[in-house]
Amino acid sequence: MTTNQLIEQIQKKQSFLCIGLDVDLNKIPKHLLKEDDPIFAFNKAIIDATHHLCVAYKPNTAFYEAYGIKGWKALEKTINYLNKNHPEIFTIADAKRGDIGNTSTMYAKAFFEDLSFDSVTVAPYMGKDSVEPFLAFKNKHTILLALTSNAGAFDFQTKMVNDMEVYKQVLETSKTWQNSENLMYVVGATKAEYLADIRKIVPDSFLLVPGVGAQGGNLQDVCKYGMNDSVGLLINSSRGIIYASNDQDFAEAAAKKAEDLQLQMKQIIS
Ligand SMILES: O=C(O)c1cc(=O)[nH]c(=O)n1[C@@H]1O[C@H](COP(=O)(O)O)[C@@H](O)[C@H]1O
Repeated sequence: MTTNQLIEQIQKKQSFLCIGLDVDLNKIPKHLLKEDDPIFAFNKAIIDATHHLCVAYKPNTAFYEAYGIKGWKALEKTINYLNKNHPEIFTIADAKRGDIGNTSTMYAKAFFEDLSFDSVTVAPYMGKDSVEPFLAFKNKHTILLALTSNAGAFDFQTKMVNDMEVYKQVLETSKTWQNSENLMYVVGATKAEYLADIRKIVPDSFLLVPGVGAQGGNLQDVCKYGMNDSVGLLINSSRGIIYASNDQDFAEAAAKKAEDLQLQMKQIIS
């Protein structure tokens, strides 16, 4: 999907919500455990109930890899279901990859070619040659970790090196890389006050902002500092939406939580 197509969807749906599909078999409704593939059954029900309220889904691959081959199959079924039934949805493989060049090329093939995701999250720590193999894929997006939502973000990302915080160096330096127009960045919702500075460096880039909901990030603050003329934000919530209920009504309850956020987004956009 191109960035312009994503912007069109945001305008059409009046939403910039991304729903995180972080499936934990200990948290899903018990009746689904009888299904052949409980993870996919859960995702399908969530997608069917919420696709009109969001513009993106983000399965975090850890939640699938943890279940071995069955988990990976469920991830494949989920992305195929989305691509077949909802091609208008932007898909994010939250895999946080990045390695020496030839290895990154194989990661990129795994997520962009084999699984056909629109985007993948990538760690910048290994630098240019570890990220450019992802950027080489046309109409695919590399979402680089800039300033993450967790407490550990202060261990390295905000440290000063040569008079500039490391996360700002990630933003500045990555802009010089080949095909940098395919970059988006992760900024945690819990760090909303940093967004004004971040927007000075990357005014036009899309930002994936996780941390609203379970981690306590505030939607209004994120929008106040992080929104640009095309919105430029994908706000992710995972547990706060998908585990709204662990009973028969789980999909409806998730839709209600998603709708609460979408209505706030609609108000902010208009
Ligand atoms: O890359 C991410 O999506 C990510 C970056 C970050 O800084 N913080 C963060 O929480 N995430 C992911 O976003 C999701 C947040 O989930 P909830 O806290 O349940 O909404 C998880 O899949 C995290 O791994």
